[in-house]
Amino acid sequence: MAQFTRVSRSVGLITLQNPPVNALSAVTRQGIVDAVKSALGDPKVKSVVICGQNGIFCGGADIKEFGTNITGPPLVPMIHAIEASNKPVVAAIEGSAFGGGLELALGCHYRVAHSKAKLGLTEVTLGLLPAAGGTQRLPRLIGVPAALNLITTGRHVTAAEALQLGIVDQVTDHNTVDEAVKFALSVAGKSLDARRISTYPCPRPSDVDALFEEVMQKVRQSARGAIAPIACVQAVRAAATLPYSQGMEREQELMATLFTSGQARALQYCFFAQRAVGRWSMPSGARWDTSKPRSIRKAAVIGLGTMGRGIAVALAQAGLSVVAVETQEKQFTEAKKMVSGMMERGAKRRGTAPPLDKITYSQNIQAVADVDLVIEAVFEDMALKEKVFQQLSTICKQGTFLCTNTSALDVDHLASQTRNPELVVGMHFFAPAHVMKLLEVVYGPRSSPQAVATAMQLGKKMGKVSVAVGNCRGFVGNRMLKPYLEQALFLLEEGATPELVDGALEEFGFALGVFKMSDLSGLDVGWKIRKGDGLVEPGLASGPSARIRQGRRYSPLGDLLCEQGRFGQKTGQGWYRYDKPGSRVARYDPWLHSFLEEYRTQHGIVARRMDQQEVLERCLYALINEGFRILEDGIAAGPEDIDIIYVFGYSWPRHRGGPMFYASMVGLAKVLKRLEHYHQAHPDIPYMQPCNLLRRLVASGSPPVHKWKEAIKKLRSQL
Ligand SMILES: CC/C=C/CC(=O)SCCNC(=O)CCNC(=O)[C@H](O)C(C)(C)COP(=O)(O)OP(=O)(O)OC[C@H]1O[C@@H](n2cnc3c(N)ncnc32)[C@H](O)[C@@H]1OP(=O)(O)O
Repeated sequence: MAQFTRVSRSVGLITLQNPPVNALSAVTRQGIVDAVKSALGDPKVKSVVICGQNGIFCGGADIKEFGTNITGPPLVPMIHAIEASNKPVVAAIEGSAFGGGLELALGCHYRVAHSKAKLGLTEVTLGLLPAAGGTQRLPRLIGVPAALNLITTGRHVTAAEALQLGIVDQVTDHNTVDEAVKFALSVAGKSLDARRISTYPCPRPSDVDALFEEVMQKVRQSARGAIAPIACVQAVRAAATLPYSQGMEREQELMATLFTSGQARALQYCFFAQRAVGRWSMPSGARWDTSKPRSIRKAAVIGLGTMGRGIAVALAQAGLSVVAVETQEKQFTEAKKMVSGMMERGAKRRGTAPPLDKITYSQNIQAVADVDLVIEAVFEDMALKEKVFQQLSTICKQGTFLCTNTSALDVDHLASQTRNPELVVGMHFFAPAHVMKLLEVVYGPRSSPQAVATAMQLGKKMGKVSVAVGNCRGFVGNRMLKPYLEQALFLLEEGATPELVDGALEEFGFALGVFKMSDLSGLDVGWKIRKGDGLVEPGLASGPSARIRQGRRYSPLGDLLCEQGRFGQKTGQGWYRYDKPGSRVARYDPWLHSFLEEYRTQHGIVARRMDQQEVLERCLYALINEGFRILEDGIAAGPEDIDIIYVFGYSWPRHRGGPMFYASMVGLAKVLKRLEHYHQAHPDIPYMQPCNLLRRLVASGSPPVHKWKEAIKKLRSQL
């Protein structure tokens, strides 16, 4: 709702009251319409201020209303009525003005913002465009190039940038509503002719066609198949080329297509899923709202390789005191230099001072004696990690949480090396750890709810999206990646090329296809793990057993490349050729293609033609099938956890909502049918055997994704 009061005798104050973010729900919109009517009808009111309660102006349209039968007054006429008012209306922007919230402010005649406020037309991130006049007013106010940048990215701007761009008229460090009221008093009675943005001519760039062609090309490239950014460009083009009323018609037309699209549903699902993962639970019944985290002031990082360096930077940037330990002299010296450089570059980007004094370095593990929490990031070797955990257990003060950054190893086994296994959890960061937003917090059967709550809270403090998951080989992300990588290799054996497989995945929306991604990460990483698992047999053996390991189909293709020293980008050769070691542009490699042909001949495989659909179905459905197993095993509490891990950690295209959401969009019955088909064709690939949970969900009528948690609970209780 919205409340109307009169302040300073002649200022009508309209306060949006819809906690927590004053979203423009039907009731709130009706409240605004009524309050505006009261303000304009009150002869004592000479000017008006619109603000939001609880320090936030407005979080935009109520996203929960999308996909329902929307009632109440629409936004566009409501904003037009405000703009058409003959009394000046001032928006008092505190906290956030996003989406429809900023559009509402753009309908006001003046905007006063608090210096800490953030503003943005964020609709594109929800698969929409600013359809309450935002695409038509913003370019008229700040020019086409700046508006295009804001609208196509949905980025948040600070109050200072908003002032510089001309979006707001005044920025204050004081009470925003008081300042806005003063402002409103000062403009009462003044002409509003030059204050109605919809009446401004849109500044026309000198060569409109060339500008929009260039922007469209860039946007298409970065959109990875998302349709909303393209529609945003089209809407802004309408502002630059058509009169306002026609531009508005175009804006509505484009919005109508987006509003009901699967992509908008996927992006809005991601919005809520990102928040839902914070409300974690464990199979023991422990939950986010009943587990109290401990506050962490001082943390340590053990091992300053690539991961350890990133983690140390992320901790320091979050304001913690950090003890960074590296016992190897060469790595120690190099790491100190690199960590400082990373902090300096980060600080320069943010325009702040680098928190260099937050980190102390040591070559002695005893230096961690007084920290509250340790993150171990030594080489991925169980024997080495065991030793570190045994040492930490004796060195650290009572109650110190011991965390491991392992990406796959058994967290419970590491806990068993310590005196207090309840203090041990996994904190699985993704490289580069100071940049990537995802953190898997891994609990073992003995991890205490407080340890999980503390790691989750620390993740949040570090700006991460943290997801609590159970302990198993590879946890959620890497466990699901295994069948995906395996399918890609099998496809190569059967006749595909890296270009075909990567092309299909990139068209689907991944930033990089599986082979380009492997070249970037380094092929030797997986090779070492496979060696450790006893899967690697040197040489190009022939005969049927050459492609079987531990009783199941195995492709040695990756091992054979590594034997040739082809480790990917770092050696200049992998699944592709690079101009020199370290180069990033993947080029077609004739050697690789002859190698694949030779391999197929040696193993008596007749290459067959395959299409993009088979590539996608085999890679993605194998991964999704493992996701269902993870849900069945209770390793992830719900589909949202898996989807957020894939969107934030594995570049799954957000506009497809994550693998489990995607499966629900494709239709569970179809996914099951295709898995059955591929399992019949390849009975030696266990990952293709449809998981029981998937079968049971289909048998129970394929409930929508938001009902899976409930359905899984019910299915479990029937066992
Ligand atoms: C004609 C149709 C036109 C549509 C145009 C639009 O306006 S689309 C909506 C555009 N708005 C946004 O993109 C803003 C989305 N919200 C945020 O970015 C953030 O929530 C915030 C406003 C910056 C506040 O962040 P904070 O970290 O303080 O809180 P949370 O993100 O945790 O949010 C608190 C709860 O509020 C729910 N929520 C937030 N925004 C909306 C919204 N616009 N509609 C409905 N609900 C919203 C959010 O989901 C949280 O609730 P949970 O129960 O925890 O999920």
